[in-house]
Amino acid sequence: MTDSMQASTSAVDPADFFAAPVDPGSRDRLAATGLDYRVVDHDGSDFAAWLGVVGRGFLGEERTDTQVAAIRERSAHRRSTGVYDSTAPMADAPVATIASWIADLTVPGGAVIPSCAISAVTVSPTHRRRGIARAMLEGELAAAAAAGAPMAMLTVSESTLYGRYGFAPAALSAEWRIDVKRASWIGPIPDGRVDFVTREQARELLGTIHDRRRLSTAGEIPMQPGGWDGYTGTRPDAEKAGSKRAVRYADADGEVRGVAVYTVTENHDDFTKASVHVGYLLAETDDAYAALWRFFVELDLVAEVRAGELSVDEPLRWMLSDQRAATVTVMDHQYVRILDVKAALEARTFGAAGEFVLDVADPLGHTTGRWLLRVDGEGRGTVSRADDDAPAWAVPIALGIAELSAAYLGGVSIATLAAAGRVKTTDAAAAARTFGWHTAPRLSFWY
Ligand SMILES: CC(=O)SCCNC(=O)CCNC(=O)[C@H](O)C(C)(C)COP(=O)(O)OP(=O)(O)OC[C@H]1O[C@@H](n2cnc3c(N)ncnc32)[C@H](O)[C@@H]1OP(=O)(O)O
Repeated sequence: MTDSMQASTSAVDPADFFAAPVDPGSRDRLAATGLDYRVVDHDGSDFAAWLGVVGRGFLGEERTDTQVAAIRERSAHRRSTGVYDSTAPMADAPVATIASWIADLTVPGGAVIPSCAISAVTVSPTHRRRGIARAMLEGELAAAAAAGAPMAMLTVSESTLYGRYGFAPAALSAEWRIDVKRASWIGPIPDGRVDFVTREQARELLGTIHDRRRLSTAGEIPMQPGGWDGYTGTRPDAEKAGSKRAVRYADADGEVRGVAVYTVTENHDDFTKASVHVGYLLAETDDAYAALWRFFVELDLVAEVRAGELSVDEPLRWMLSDQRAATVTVMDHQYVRILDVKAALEARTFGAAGEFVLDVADPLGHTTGRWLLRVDGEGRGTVSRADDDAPAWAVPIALGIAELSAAYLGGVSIATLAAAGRVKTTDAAAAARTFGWHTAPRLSFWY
């Protein structure tokens, strides 16, 4: 446990998970093939080799000692695990890696649930396609379930990898390209003011405002230590830090309600057609949102504004005179995987009352079974095992845990999943009303 590890709001203690041994089932499976699956001592000499293998797995360059020291410091909350092959010439370097930690996931209604975030999954090309990744993923999920985490989550390099373990994309993300010569601003013009701030000031504002803002958007999680430094270029080893600019919005009372960081790429062929990349725009009020986006849409000498990891339902669309000035590309982004149906469903708020019998199929067995979900008029759900005397009027829904996870944050309608043949139910409209949510889920960064 380190200072950077924040206390969770729920019963799962991140420190207990951090200190937990690897799952014995996966350890034994890998041991039977001569491999050693073990947690890496974060402060020990193994960590640098582990990190080097992660970098190589994602096709990166070797890191310098300074970079390793910086990453070691900011990743102290992550449980790093490796698979070792003692017969390999570099036996102190793992042949596979995975990292995980407990983080609060915001769910519809504004509650948070402790979820096992998984990252840094790599298997060396020399050891691929012999089941090592499967053993690690099953092991992490078993360890998370044993620690009491009702959910696991990840962002992915390839969208084909994780459905087999019960994950599904539950919050999509949108990348925007705006032809700002074509779009003019028709949104509100708030009373407050936009001002430039230093990168250090922007980093502080991002941290403070995101900690409040994330609680109103399902799908968000806390930024990891050092994460905002990445956006603002304030890491000691940051490349091209000077290219980052930052502005903030303060309302008419002087309260700072938003901040944005961006970079500009000049166009040497045409000085009036620079492009701007909005690295992160964070607004906790509608006014801050409008003022900051207006700042970008109305920049002089700029032809294109780009931004990624936005919501699939941005108010910005309705603030542009010409909606076709924006090209929006939607992609899968935040994947979640329910590990505990009762804890997960009882944590969220639902869109409408109803009673359902969920017949859940789970390839790993964590959630398999029939579950009775009763949602009251306030959108609060209670879940129990559905035995044979479940009320006759309860709507049956048969689905896999990946489909339940996909619908959990309200990002896809059960009716859509039914139309896609992914869910079977007698009343897709009722299920869609109950599982729906009024705001699209969003995760605003990668982890
Ligand atoms: C959360 C994250 O960190 S996302 C990052 C994922 N990592 C990367 O993209 C780095 C580069 N890739 C790799 O390191 C490896 O190829 C990995 C981790 C993707 C796969 O590791 P392997 O040990 O080869 O996988 P393993 O043999 O356990 O295969 C597990 C299953 O995934 C499937 N699979 C493996 N790689 C891929 C792939 N690239 N695309 C689609 N399916 C795949 C296998 O067919 C197998 O399916 P099955 O068990 O249902 O029959």
